[in-house]
Amino acid sequence: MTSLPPTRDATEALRKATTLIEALPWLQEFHGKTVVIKYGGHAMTDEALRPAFAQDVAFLRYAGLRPVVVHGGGPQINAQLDRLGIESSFKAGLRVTTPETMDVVRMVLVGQVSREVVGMLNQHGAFGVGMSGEDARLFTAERKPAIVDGEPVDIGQVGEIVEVDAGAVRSLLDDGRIPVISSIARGDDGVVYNVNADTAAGALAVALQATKLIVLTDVDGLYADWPPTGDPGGVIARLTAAELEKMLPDLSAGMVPKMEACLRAVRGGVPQAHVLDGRIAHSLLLEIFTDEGIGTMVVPA
Ligand SMILES: Nc1ncnc2c1ncn2[C@@H]1O[C@H](COP(=O)(O)OP(=O)(O)O)[C@@H](O)[C@H]1O
Ligand SMILES: CC(=O)N[C@@H](CCC(=O)OP(=O)(O)O)C(=O)O
Repeated sequence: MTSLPPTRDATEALRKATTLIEALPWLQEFHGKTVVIKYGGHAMTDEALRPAFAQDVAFLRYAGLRPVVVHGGGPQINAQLDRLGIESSFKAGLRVTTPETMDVVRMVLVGQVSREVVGMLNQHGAFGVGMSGEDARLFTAERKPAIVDGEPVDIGQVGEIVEVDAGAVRSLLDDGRIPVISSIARGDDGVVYNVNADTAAGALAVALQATKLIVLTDVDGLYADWPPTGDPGGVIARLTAAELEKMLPDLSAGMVPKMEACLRAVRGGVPQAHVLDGRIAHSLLLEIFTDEGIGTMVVPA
């Protein structure tokens, strides 16, 4: 014979069921939809949070969405350059990339970070497949100077994506896989380029006509004032493409490629682009499946 659970357990069970039911309309809305997730190098530095990220992405896949991960790796590249005694600097948020630096960037992103993300995802099923932007001509890039004080400055093998052939990514998605993309691209000039991962995620979201672009980083969203003033309402919850375009010239380094990627995405037909705090466990699920949403959301108008 089993007895009824005590009232406290019943309340807890109801709370859990309510959370699941809250997800129902979102499960219906997003079933079969593509979501591009930029997993930032800073967001992945916390060991304890990495399994939660992998669980969230696997959850999306099991819930019937089509997640695509574009990973970063700035801090991991810095660590390897330090080990090798190679100096590195950034201009307008982009790494100055000599041929020697490029070798390290490619090795770390494709050979190390991608492998780790794929390995984490595959603990939950045979889903993760790594792809460099060079594979199947996913990304074609052209040399891109940094704009410093309104002037173009050469920063070496840094590329801007000029063409996306997402056919191989679509095939993987159709096969039920989770593509894990490294932001390296080849140019028609035969040169291999270092592409900022936010930029790559934005371009891919447009090519796939994703339902959402989600950028996971190490801050709780876009602050109206940076550094933050301590105002609890400092994070902008929602802004339009036009509002974001006005803010862009005043943004500081780390946020520039992220917000440019969000702008490119929504202007290119992606209905929503988000910047979320990857330091909060399960922030992806909270954003997609709860009524409140979190972080900063950019919408076309
Ligand atoms: N207006 C702003 N709002 C939020 N963060 C900002 C802002 N301006 C600059 N930042 C900085 O941008 C950083 C995120 O960019 P970055 O370090 O390149 O992260 P990632 O490795 O995730 O790409 C934040 O940690 C913060 O220091
Ligand atoms: C051109 C450029 O800056 N490329 C980046 C690529 C990695 C990246 O974007 O990583 P995060 O998302 O972790 O910053 C770099 O070399 O660091």
